[in-house]
Amino acid sequence: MKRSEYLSWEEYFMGVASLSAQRSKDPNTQVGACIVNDEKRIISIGYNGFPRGASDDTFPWEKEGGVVDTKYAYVVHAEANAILNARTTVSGSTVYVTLFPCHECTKLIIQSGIKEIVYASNKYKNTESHKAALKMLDAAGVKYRQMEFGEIIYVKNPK
Ligand SMILES: Nc1nc(=O)n([C@H]2C[C@H](O)[C@@H](COP(=O)(O)O)O2)cc1CO
Ligand SMILES: [Zn+2]
Repeated sequence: MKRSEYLSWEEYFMGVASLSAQRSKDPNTQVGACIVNDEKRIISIGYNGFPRGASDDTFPWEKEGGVVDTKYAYVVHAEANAILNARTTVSGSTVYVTLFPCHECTKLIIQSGIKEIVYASNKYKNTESHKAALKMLDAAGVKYRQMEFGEIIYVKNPK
């Protein structure tokens, strides 16, 4: 008889997003995204980080300060990285993301033809960015739904 504890497709895709998030060097918020096509194939993954050439050791991970002194000026969001990392069209696909997309990523999601967002956390749901994101998603007819997902913590070298 087959194993009964195997991961569902959804748990698997969000699990891949969650593991990718753990590559992030952001000390405060780690985000992962996994883009899946209608054949249930993973076509891209990404996490939040600085662009190529911007060293994680010299560029700032600060949240506060002048524009050029905070991470916000530099960081590429997980969803943007996943869209840019794709080597085939993401049109018609679903993005699994550990945190609801911000309004900037929402624009990229809509314009790249992604049709559905499945998210785990929505910790910024009371922000203006979130309101703007919802407004655009509803206007574009992009679906979104939350998925119950207990965080998977990958432990390196468990004792
Ligand atoms: N959906 C998202 N994808 C992301 O990749 N991010 C990134 C940008 C920053 O590196 C970090 C948010 O930092 P903080 O303001 O929570 O310290 O997460 C943020 C969001 C939020 O909407
Ligand atoms: Zn974003």
